[in-house]
Amino acid sequence: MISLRGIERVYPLKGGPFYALRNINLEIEAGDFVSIMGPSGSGKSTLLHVLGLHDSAWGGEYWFDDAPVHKLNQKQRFALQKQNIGFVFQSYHLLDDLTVYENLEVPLSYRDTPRKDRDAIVADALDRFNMVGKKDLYPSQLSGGQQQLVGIARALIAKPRIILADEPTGNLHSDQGREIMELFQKLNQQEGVTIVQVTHSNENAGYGTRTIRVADGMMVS
Ligand SMILES: Nc1ncnc2c1ncn2[C@@H]1O[C@H](COP(=O)(O)OP(=O)(O)OP(=O)(O)O)[C@@H](O)[C@H]1O
Repeated sequence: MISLRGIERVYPLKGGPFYALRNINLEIEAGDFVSIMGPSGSGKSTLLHVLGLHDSAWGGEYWFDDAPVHKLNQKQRFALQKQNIGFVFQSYHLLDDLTVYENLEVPLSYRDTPRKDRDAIVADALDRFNMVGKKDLYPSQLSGGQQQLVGIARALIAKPRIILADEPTGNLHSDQGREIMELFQKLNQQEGVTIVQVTHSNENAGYGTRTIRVADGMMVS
């Protein structure tokens, strides 16, 4: 599904270039559940942002299916991202002045889903995540765990083929964290969604099928 070849991410700093990533070679197959682990500052989030096409200032080759992302312009990359990739962040990234319902609608509007279909899709997601009673509340009126569930529901609503998650349980209590990990595992095993998560937790990595380790911007295993 994804193939990275010789990916580099360099920040030009005063003291000279700083390599946040160097010579990353990585294959992600459809149906993988990959955990990225490594010390703080080793390049995990940087790698996730490259994978998610949030960052475009990298060098090397990035293939998504058969598309050479390294040769695509910003507009084409954005289209690829919108069609395929869902994101879950540690700090939720919900839009504070939108209700739960409206937050869930956002990715559908990006995809030009007709208004009449949106209502049914959002209603399904609210039902699935046991959030029907919360649909008119704003994020600040939800617990951290509930906000994360909305974040995940929002990531899933447009049916991405791959979910990229940056420490998705970082701000949660351990039982809420386990719930999220069990949900990821179910999505992966039953619905074939490919998942790549950054985590510091061996327990969370245990839900995945494969762990890669980075240190000083390099993949060490
Ligand atoms: N805009 C930037 N300018 C310069 N250096 C940067 C910039 N963004 C990130 N870096 C550096 O790149 C390195 C990798 O950062 P990254 O956020 O990917 O680490 P991480 O492994 O995700 O860390 P953590 O586990 O603490 O979140 C760090 O040394 C960081 O200082």
